[in-house]
Amino acid sequence: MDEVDSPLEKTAIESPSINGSTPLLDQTPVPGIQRIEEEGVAITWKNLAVTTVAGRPLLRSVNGIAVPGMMTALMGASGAGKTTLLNTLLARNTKGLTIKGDILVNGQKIGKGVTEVSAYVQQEDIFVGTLTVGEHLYMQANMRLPSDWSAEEKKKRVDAVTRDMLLENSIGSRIGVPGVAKGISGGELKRLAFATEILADPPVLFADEPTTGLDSHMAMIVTKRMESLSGDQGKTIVCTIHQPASEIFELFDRILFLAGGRVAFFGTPPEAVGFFSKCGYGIADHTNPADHYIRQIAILPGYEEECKKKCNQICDKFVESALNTRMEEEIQEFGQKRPLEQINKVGWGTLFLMLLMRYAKDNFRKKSVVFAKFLQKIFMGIFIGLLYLQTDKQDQDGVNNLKGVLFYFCSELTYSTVFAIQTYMPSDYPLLAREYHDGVYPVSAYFCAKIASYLMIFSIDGALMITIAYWMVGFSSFTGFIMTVIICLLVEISAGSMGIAICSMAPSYAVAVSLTGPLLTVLSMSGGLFTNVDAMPSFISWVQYISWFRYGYESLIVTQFTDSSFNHIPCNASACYHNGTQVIESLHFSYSNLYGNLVIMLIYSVVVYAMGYVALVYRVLKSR
Ligand SMILES: Nc1ncnc2c1ncn2[C@@H]1O[C@H](COP(=O)(O)OP(=O)(O)OP(=O)(O)O)[C@@H](O)[C@H]1O
Repeated sequence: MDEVDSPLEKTAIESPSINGSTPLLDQTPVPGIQRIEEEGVAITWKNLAVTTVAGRPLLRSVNGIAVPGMMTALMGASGAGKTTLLNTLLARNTKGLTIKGDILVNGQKIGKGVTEVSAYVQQEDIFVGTLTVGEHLYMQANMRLPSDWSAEEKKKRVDAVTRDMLLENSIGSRIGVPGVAKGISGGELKRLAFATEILADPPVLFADEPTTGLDSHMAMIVTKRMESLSGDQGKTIVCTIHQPASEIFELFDRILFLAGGRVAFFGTPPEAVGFFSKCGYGIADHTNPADHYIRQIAILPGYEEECKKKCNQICDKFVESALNTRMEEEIQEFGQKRPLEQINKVGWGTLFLMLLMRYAKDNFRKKSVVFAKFLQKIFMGIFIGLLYLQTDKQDQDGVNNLKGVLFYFCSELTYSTVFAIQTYMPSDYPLLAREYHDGVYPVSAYFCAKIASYLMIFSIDGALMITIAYWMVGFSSFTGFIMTVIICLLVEISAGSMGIAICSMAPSYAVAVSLTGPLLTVLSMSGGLFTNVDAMPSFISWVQYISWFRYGYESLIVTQFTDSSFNHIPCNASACYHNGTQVIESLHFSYSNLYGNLVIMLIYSVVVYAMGYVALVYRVLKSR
């Protein structure tokens, strides 16, 4: 073990005189919060205890306070409980944990209602990368600012946050996806996350490690922006932060050090100097204060027992200190009941329209979607057209080929639709869950917008392919063409509903795809071409009734083979078709089912969408 890893080495530095530190371990009064904001929101937490199902304590009797106009940092070594504390304050990700103690927001116990008065900048920046910074902020402004604001007022607000977050030069740039599609820088992404969250001017802002992954310059810019939000705009800011540079550390108004789930220190950065000094862990000159303090309260490998003992000693000393007395007084003072203003909600229609705009732009800007859905369909239309070019309808082989063409229409529109949806939709989930829990929109607005955005693409492409292939293969009826387009559209809608429903239910892309493959095989096999619908064993023949292949194929066959061009088919063999009616009958299809099938496919899609919606709501609710 080298000396750097030894916790015992760290105790050697005792520098009580550093920066003229005050003797804080006695009960000498220390200066408290000078300015008590009339407005704004104060959060106090007292005797907070968080325990896992296995009984492991993650937070033990943690007290603290965050007030308007101040920036409070939650710090500590890895595993100290920073994220657990932040999550507990936010009432998020606490599944399976037992929480005791009081969290008061302006003196009121509001639980999950904290979302209504706060914004949360999470560690991972998630955006729709195909949008520009300006488009993203415009849509977010419409989803977060009250509906009764005029477009001009919303624009002014967007301009103000853009200025505040130094994003003016990036307004026209694509956001991008780190590591996938080039876009704005990491620092700009983080500032965009802040800009998004402060659009609605929430009184409280939580941030999880806002400087992680940024270079020191960017980290400083982001922290300075946070400082300005608290200092100039009176917001209450609480963030976790990982070993910040000295200059950043000094910017915080309050630091809460956690050690093994206990409070090791709560006070200003200069007060930390005096406190740790008094504990016997003074900081030497030219040392990064955050690094130094965190080392004192870290559990170092190989020294677990000594480190835990040392942490407990520091925590005990804090409990005895004047800093703790002051904190308890402030908790008492700011824990008094004061009014809380909720952030205004926006109407469902506006949320739907903004999400539709977002996903429609996203779909059309994804080259692979446009390529797969349009160029591929043009190609397939031409290919099928050439393969069966002007098929002879007065020929037994020609009739069989046309039966195949019609089934191919169902298959092509099914597979490409389901798999295109499954390629992209699962990646929406993290953003959906986040924005839902941030209170931006309900799942229903997302779900409907997503369906509508897909319908735009997954209808034009089918019509395109049919238009090309239909005439080339030799079908000639215009009414038949219109019917074929309508039937194929319904096949595509049914397939789309299944694709969306499976994505909504499945926890990942891999699960979605592995469910879909066999399911589509079952549905297509029972569609009427490969197996005669009347010849299926009775115990399995019900499968055809959950297959849109069956409804779609029957309708296509009936539409084409009732055309007069099939009135007489020459026949030289014993088993052959003499006319279109015989073709229909040979498949055990019926003209009387033609329109009923269309209605069934429509109802089928609505039912499958509804199942997907319920599953998605369940997953999203569970993810808080
Ligand atoms: N839901 C949970 N169930 C069981 N243990 C948990 C749960 N959440 C957190 N922990 C444990 O609690 C401890 C504190 O975790 P937490 O994420 O709060 O630490 P942290 O200080 O944020 O650390 P880091 O800086 O590494 O993120 C860790 O040992 C972690 O494994």
